[in-house]
Amino acid sequence: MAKRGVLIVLSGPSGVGKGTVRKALFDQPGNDFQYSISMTTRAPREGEVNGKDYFFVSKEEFEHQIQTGGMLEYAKYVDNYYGTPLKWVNDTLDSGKDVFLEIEVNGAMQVRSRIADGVFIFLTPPDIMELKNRLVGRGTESMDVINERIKTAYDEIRMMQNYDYAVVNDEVDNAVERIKEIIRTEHLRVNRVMPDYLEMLGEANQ
Ligand SMILES: Nc1nc2c(ncn2[C@@H]2O[C@H](COP(=O)(O)OP(=O)(O)O)[C@@H](O)[C@H]2O)c(=O)[nH]1
Ligand SMILES: Nc1ncnc2c1ncn2[C@@H]1O[C@H](COP(=O)(O)OP(=O)(O)O)[C@@H](O)[C@H]1O
Repeated sequence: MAKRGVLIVLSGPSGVGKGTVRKALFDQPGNDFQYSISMTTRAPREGEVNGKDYFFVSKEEFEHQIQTGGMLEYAKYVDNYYGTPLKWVNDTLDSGKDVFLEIEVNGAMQVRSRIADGVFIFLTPPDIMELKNRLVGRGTESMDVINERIKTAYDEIRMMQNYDYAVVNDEVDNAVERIKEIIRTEHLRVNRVMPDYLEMLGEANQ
């Protein structure tokens, strides 16, 4: 049977640096992950492009997708819907490519119940003040929204124990290296490259 890709799920509180780390990871030479573009009812931020950063849709369209089974998972996060289109993820995994999801914790746990052999990684800040500084520094949300997101962050960090790995985002380069190492290890653990690995070790010649 053709080998199926590995699903990698990255979560963490808003402002911890998920997008920054993911972009740096994708910029690395030789990476072969496919990024799943989420659907959301949130308004685009300046510079965000429909179909690249998110599929920006109305609440009605999102609810239609939910009702017709179009979402792998979805969650309401601070007044907006966010979700992962199911078909693209399945097709891409079936084609043997690894899929990378960057989603909040409730959605990640829904994915876990449907795709148990995914790799679940939680990106966490060095401390809460630093998290707040990053959100303020990014300058894309009002102070009210930032405070809501910080409140949500405590609940999210409590969910960290349901993940396979926790990675502290102190420096972007460090976090990228840690995530790359996790993915390398997981590729071996889930057996998908075991025949290649054994061959590399010389088993074929025994
Ligand atoms: N469950 C779920 N969460 C998502 C999805 N896409 C994005 N999110 C999460 O929704 C939260 C808010 O995203 P966003 O408004 O873009 O803010 P940002 O992550 O702080 O830049 C973040 O925790 C995202 O990781 C998705 O498809 N499903
Ligand atoms: N390791 C880091 N050290 C300092 N600042 C960071 C780090 N990682 C991300 N940032 C900054 O923090 C802000 C939030 O990062 P972002 O990637 O948008 O977070 P998220 O996608 O988790 O909401 C951005 O301004 C980004 O440049």
